[in-house]
Amino acid sequence: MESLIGLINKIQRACTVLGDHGGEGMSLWEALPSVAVVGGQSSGKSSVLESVVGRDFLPRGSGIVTRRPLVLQLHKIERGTDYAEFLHVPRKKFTDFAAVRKEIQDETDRITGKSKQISNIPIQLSIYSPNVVDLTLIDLPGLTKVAVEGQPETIVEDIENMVRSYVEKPNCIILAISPANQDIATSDAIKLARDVDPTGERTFGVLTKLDLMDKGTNAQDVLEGRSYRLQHPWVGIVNRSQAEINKNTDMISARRKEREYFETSPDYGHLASKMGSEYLAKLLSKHLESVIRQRIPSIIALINKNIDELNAELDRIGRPIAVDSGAQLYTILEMCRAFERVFKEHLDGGRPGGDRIYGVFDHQLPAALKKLPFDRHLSTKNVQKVVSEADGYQPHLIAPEQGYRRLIDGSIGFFRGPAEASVDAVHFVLKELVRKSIAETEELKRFPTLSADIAAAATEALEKFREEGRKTVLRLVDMESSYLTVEFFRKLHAESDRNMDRNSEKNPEKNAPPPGPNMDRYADYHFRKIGSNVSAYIGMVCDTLKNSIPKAVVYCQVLTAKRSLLNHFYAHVGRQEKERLGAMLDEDPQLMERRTMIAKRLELYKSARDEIDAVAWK
Ligand SMILES: Nc1nc2c(ncn2[C@@H]2O[C@H](COP(=O)(O)OP(=O)(O)OP(=O)(O)O)[C@@H](O)[C@H]2O)c(=O)[nH]1
Repeated sequence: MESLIGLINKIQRACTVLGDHGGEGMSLWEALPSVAVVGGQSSGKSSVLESVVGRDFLPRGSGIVTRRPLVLQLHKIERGTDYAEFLHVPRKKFTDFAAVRKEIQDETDRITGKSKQISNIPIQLSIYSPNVVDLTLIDLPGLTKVAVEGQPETIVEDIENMVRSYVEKPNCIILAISPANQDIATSDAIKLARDVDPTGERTFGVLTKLDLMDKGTNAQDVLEGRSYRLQHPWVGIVNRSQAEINKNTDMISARRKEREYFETSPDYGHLASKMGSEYLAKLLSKHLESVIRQRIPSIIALINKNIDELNAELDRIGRPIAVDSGAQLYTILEMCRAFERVFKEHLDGGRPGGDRIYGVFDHQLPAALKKLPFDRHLSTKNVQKVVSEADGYQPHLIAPEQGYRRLIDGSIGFFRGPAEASVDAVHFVLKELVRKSIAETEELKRFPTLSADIAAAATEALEKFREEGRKTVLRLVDMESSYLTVEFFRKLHAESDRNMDRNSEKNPEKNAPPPGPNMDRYADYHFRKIGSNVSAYIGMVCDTLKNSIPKAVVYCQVLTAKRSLLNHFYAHVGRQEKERLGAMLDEDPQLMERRTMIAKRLELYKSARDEIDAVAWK
């Protein structure tokens, strides 16, 4: 059966893989109980850790050697030789602990550079050995008072901040290391521990270098809790001296020597069973296990909360798409339909924009028609010119039939411009609505490629509809030229006769040809009359076109867009191979990364929950 500590170790490793080492709200990492080792420089921190492990494996040297947190997970194995594994070097077993030391150094430099800066990204090291207890310790940089050569001025403060960020978490057990040959009141570790844990309930005091105390003095006051009271008993330690390290005294004999020291010490003999690094390791392991047991309900609650939040986020950014082509096709068609729904809402008034089409018919088209240069075209002078040219060598006898036709044809030609302009204006409105609809289709947001494909297909379809619209409105204009409404002229003629009769009764002189004897005035009157007749006819044509152009445009462009904007695209998608469908569903890489991350986290949390369930209640 896995131990509780082993379980937490596992979750801790998974957190590191996911880049969760605290700092972003309530992370799982922060909820996991851990033991952080703090102490001033040269207080004996490394020695305690190595002694607990029973191996030399920590970098040594002058200055600040520990510059990144080292998460040290100890796993007890029943038999076999010791080995170590780094999380950042997967599947490599280190049996040579000198190589472990070198790897810690190299990995530290990899993040901090040779600049001797510090970093809060932890290095994760697991050691498997029959000589350890299950325990996780976090080695932190030693608290220092002065920056040494080559280190930034801020290093003193940076280290304190980093250490503080670990020990101030309520789930952190503080292993405060102080050397016995220094006044406990001035111990950096105790000062910091007092600050973040004033009641001393999560601080374990460790006193090193008992063997180095001045002759005639002892540390009973500290070890028996009189100098500085903590909730847990103090543990005294005797590590290897520098001379012993230099002589390569091995750890097992160092442990034995330490045991002998306490057993034979006149000062600490009565405390011997509760002193030494082996005892410390067991004490911590037991305590850590009990803390974990207490915390399990809150860890499970946090895991559940995280799972809920991640699921909600997954729903928001969209679940992963299935890989078979049927499902891909289905997804693409769903997206298209979602887009079409939004587009139709724009046209039908559920969303803004469709009204701009009516604006084209109600405002733009009439304004353009009004601006057409009929005054110039039907001026007396131009009428005379056109009519005379149409007559040729033989001037017309009664009415200039050819002249009329030419004048009417010429005038109707002017309608082509506004007719085409209406088609274009509506085309641009529709194109803009496509763009807007793409942007507003929530479901499409995650698929930039598909969005672009749909936009391109819709625009291509609109282009075809525009061509159809253009042909149709021009045809309407041409139809007006091809057959004139003869009735209009007959009526006009009859009316003019009636007017003449009425006038001659009232005023017989008016019955005569227009006043003045000369022919010029007669001709002027005659051409003006032709001009005004044509103008009246064109006015009628204009009214007709003002109504029929919008009908043609709506029929060819708007209704077709509403009904069959993506028809061609559907046919095209249906013929695509699986690879092409997959490519269409390409997502924003950032989003995909985020989803993968969420999926990984979800997996972590779910498996953590299952494992806790399996272990915790046994
Ligand atoms: N005699 C004796 N020497 C000790 C004891 N503990 C540590 N030392 C020596 O004190 C020196 C510093 O010990 P380290 O374990 O390197 O201390 P540290 O706190 O890790 O030091 P930094 O990593 O430099 O901050 C070494 O030379 C150790 O041999 C002890 O209990 N007795």
